[in-house]
Amino acid sequence: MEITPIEFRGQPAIRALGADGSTLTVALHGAQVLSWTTADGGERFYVSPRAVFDGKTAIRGGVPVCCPQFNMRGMLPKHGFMRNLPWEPQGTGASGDTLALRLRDNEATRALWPHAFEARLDVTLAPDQLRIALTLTNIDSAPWAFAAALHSYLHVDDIAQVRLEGLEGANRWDSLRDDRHVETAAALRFDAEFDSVYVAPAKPLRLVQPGGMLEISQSASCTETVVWNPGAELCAKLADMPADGYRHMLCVEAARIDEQVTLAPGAQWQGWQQLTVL
Ligand SMILES: O=P(O)(O)OC[C@H]1O[C@@H](O)[C@H](O)[C@@H](O)[C@@H]1O
Repeated sequence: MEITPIEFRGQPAIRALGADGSTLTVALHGAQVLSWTTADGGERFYVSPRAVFDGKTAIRGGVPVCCPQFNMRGMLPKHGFMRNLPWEPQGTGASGDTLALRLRDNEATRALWPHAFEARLDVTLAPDQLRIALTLTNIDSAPWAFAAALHSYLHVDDIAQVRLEGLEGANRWDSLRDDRHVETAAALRFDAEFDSVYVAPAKPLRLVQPGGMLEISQSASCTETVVWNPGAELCAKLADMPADGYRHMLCVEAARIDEQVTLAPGAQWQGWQQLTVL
C-alpha cells in the first residue's frame, strides 16, 4: 500500500491506499484508526463530527486503544493513557500491507504508570478486511500487569435497523443494571443505552444491516467483547457527540479486561480484532 502523511482535522495522520482502492487513515494521536473505506467507497468507522482534535483529548470515534486500563477499573485516567498520547509511525511492514505505530514509556507515561514498556499497533489492510493488532512488550526489569481494549466505533446507517449476532449463550455482565446472566438473544438490537461485557465467544460475530454484513473476530487473547451504544439520553450529555450520533455507531470492542495480563520482563502479548465485509 502507498502511505502519505496528512492532516486530519488539523492533527497529524497517515493515509494508506490499498491496491483495490480501499483507504485507511490513522491519527498519530493515540495511534487511532479514524477511517477505513472499502473498495465500494463505504466508510466502516464512525468519527463524531464533534470529536476534539487537540492532540490531548481522546478522539471520539474510530478505534481508540484503551490501555493499560479499561474504563474506571483502576487508578489511571478512564481507559488508560495510550489514547491520549502521540505515537510514532513505523512505516509499513515487510509485506507492505501493514501500517505500524509505536509508543514507548516516556516521562508522561511514567508519571502515571511507573513501568518500561513498548506498545505497537499494526493495522493490516486487505481487500474487504482490516486487522488491528496491539502488541505489548515488557522492557522493564520487573513484571507489570495491564488491561486493554480495541474500542472500535463501527459505523452503522441506522442503529434501529442493526442486529448483532453471535453472542447467544455468552456470559454477560450488563454494566447498566450490574446484572450477570447468560445472553439469550440470538441477535442483539439497540433501542436504548447498551453497555455490556461478554465473555468472548470462539466464533466471529456478525453485524447485520440492510446495507450488508460485517464479520467481527478477535484473538483468543482478548477474552471479552464489549458492546456499547450510549443511546439518545447519554449521547445528549456527551459534549463531543452530536445529539443523533448514537444512531450512526456501535462499539464492538475486542478486550482483555476481566483478568489482567501480567507480563514478565522480556515477555510479549498480542491482541487483535479483525473486520471482514461479507
Ligand atoms: O467516553 P469514553 O471514556 O470514551 O468511554 C466510552 C465508553 O466505553 C465503553 O467501552 C464502556 O463500556 C462505556 O462504559 C464507556 O462509557
